[in-house]
Amino acid sequence: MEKDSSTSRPHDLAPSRALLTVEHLTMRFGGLTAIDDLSFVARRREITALIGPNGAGKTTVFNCLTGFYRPSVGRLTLATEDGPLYLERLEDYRIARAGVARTFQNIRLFPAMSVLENLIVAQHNRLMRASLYTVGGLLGLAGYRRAEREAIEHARGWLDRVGLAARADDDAGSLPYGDQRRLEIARAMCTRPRLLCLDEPAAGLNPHESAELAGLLRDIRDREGIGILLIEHDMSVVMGISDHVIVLDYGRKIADGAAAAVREDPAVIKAYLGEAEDEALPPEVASDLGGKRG
Ligand SMILES: Nc1ncnc2c1ncn2[C@@H]1O[C@H](COP(=O)(O)OP(=O)(O)OP(=O)(O)O)[C@@H](O)[C@H]1O
Repeated sequence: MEKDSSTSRPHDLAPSRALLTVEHLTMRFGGLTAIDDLSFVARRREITALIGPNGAGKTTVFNCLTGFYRPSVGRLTLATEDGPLYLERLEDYRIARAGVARTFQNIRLFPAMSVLENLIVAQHNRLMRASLYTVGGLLGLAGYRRAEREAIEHARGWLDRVGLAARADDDAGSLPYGDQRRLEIARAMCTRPRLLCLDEPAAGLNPHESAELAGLLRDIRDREGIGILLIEHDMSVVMGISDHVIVLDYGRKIADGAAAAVREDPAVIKAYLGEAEDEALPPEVASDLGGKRG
């Protein structure tokens, strides 16, 4: 079996098996059904995109997966080496510990901490365990010192991979916007996730930065053996890197399949343009497919 480049979490599940299985997910807010009976599967070593017009329910799916919302109905199963975990039953911190990491639409770094410190803080859980919940840390036990060294090495490794090694000691808040977006992804990866949920990582990036981001996500998929769930409005990114695309409209799934097929699906075109079309989208429309409802 191929070895993962990340040494810390044994990814010994078959690549083709489901990593995340969402079944009949429904989320209601009072009278509004934001997600309506949604089922899909995300696999390891694949990028699964969740797309749809504004308000379709994409972020609500992430909020259910990460324990921020408790679903009204549905089962969210994460496959692990120790058996399935049912995320809808777990508190958010347990979900994070189980290996579900997330980035947000708006950047949420610690701006006054250094770039490197942001990545070390992300490994807080491991360090706390190694410190025997501070006693070992205070006593400077060898196990804790080793864990601390490993955390710094791991952080530096990720800074290299996202091209920020030279900025390690700068305040995170002083980085240009595109660098902060990449730092957020590095921070999520420092938690050693098995499922990485990215909410609009290309928002606000210029075309060059978006292309760089696409390369980074492909690299993570291919080298880390994890699954990526991607919410993204930039269709050049989605269509360029997704193995699998799920389209939501008003909380319901309207398409699920390979990027090329989904792009030409009349129901998808209708959802974005507000009218039935039998033809594939012209490129200039497709490139803006993630925009507002027509
Ligand atoms: N906490 C909440 N209370 C009430 N309604 C909510 C809540 N969270 C989301 N909604 C509603 O659920 C629907 C789906 O919202 P969501 O943010 O998931 O959509 P989205 O597809 O992520 O949109 P966008 O692309 O604009 O980010 C919207 O109508 C939104 O107003």
